[in-house]
Amino acid sequence: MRLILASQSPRRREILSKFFKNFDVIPSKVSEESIAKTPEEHAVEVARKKACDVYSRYGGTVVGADTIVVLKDKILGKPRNKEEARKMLRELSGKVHKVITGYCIIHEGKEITGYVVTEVKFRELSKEEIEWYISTGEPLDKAGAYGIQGKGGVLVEWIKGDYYNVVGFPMKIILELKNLGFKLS
Ligand SMILES: Cc1cn([C@H]2C[C@H](O)[C@@H](COP(=O)(O)OP(=O)(O)OP(=O)(O)O)O2)c(=O)[nH]c1=O
Repeated sequence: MRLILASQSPRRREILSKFFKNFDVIPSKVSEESIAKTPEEHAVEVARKKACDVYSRYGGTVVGADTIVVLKDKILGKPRNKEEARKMLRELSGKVHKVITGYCIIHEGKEITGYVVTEVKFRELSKEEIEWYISTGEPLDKAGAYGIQGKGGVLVEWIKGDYYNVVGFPMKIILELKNLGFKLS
């Protein structure tokens, strides 16, 4: 069984490689838009689009995922520039938000979909702290404008749930692959 990770994210590749040695990485080319009604549905729908795109071109067993940050009911995706990053970090300061990763595994032509939610509480951030964090360059390719695995860890007061889910690849996906017969290395 050829396993394919449909992602350009180095974090996803790194986490998957902790558990499985033989897989290929083929990023999808889809837009991250959907007509979903809820953030959970949106994350699953975009993950499905990513997996279907790669499956239609290469077949195999394909894993797609999409991570979003949700504050109240508002989705914060990846900021397009420093100004958007600044706005997101100001909004997240002092509050609890959800990080949702939707996933889709296509195996023997069938789709397995789901999502995982982790709660994250940010400390109250000063203006200086936000400017410092933006200057690290970390925010730009990450949902919610932070990376908990990097210097962004210092912004966080606590988390509840799967840490790996915040980084973009929940352990639930590893367990689903194991259940499908992929051997953990
Ligand atoms: C909140 C948070 C997000 N992220 C990252 C995980 C994802 O890579 C990214 C969210 O964007 P995604 O659209 O989920 O993924 P991507 O564009 O990086 O890769 P692809 O679509 O090809 O799979 O944010 C962190 O690395 N750390 C964090 O703490």
